[in-house]
Amino acid sequence: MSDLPGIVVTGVSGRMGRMLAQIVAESGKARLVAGVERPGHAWIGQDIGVAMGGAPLGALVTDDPVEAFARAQGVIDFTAPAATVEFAGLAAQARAVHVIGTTGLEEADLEKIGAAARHAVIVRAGNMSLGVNLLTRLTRKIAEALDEDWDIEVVEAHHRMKVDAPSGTALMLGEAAAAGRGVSLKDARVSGRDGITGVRERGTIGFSAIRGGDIVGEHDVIFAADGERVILRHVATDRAVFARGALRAALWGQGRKPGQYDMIDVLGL
Ligand SMILES: NC(=O)c1ccc[n+]([C@@H]2O[C@H](COP(=O)([O-])OP(=O)(O)OC[C@H]3O[C@@H](n4cnc5c(N)ncnc54)[C@H](O)[C@@H]3O)[C@@H](O)[C@H]2O)c1
Ligand SMILES: O=C(O)C1=N[C@H](C(=O)O)CCC1
Repeated sequence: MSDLPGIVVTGVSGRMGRMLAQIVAESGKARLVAGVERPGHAWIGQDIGVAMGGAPLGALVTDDPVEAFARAQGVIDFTAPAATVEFAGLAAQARAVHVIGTTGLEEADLEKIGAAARHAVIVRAGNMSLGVNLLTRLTRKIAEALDEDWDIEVVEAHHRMKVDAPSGTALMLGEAAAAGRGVSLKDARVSGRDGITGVRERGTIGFSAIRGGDIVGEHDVIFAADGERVILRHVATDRAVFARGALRAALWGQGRKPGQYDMIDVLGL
């Protein structure tokens, strides 16, 4: 067996899970140890590659995260909030680096993840791509430079199967804008206007979500003033950008002090 870090991909049959399994297996930097799926899932017991309709990858799909995590140094998790909270505790027990891409996490979920991070390394980001994390930096810088004469709106578009809104990325961008402006996003946030909304309240940060087709992920941060606009845009056309970022995070986390990190830490931005 090689001494490359062993990685478990949770939610391995999902859109991101499949992409992650392929990228980890082909990386030459890590070993694909197992894929985790829900009990009763049709893929349980199969080789991951075969289940995906391709060549064997030499790692099986299991519904036993405890056993799988015990054989791994990293867990890459793009699933759903309840699963991610459970996996955070289990990954911490196994002292495996837990990379969390799952979005739609509530405050209570984040508290539990924070507790797990006292014992192990957790890297969490609503978007793992280099481009979006760079955009986050730029958003903060521009928001620092502009006053409230500039209205800030975040517009995002995703595929029809996405279940949460605003997207994790939109919230990251909104947090960056709020930090640049020196306000709390909780106070400034306005989502999904409809009906007689009244005029726009000065200083708010607006969010709009589009859902349709197979859109991978598109985000605009609009700074709109009288007579001019600045628009920052990121367009993802391939989920590989998220998967490559997640693998990079799992490798970066090896040997680090327990705690919560994000992709800005990983990428050194
Ligand atoms: N941070 C990022 O860069 C990034 C990028 C893409 C997607 N995402 C997020 O990742 C998550 C997944 O996205 P997706 O498009 O792959 O969704 P998906 O629905 O295609 O896949 C989710 C998978 O998780 C599995 N799952 C759910 N609960 C489980 C459990 N308890 N045990 C084992 N497996 C379980 C499901 O069976 C499914 O296979 C979403 O929250 C999405 O917003 C984040
Ligand atoms: O496909 C998704 O779901 C995505 N989720 C992340 C988000 O919520 O921002 C990243 C982009 C794709």
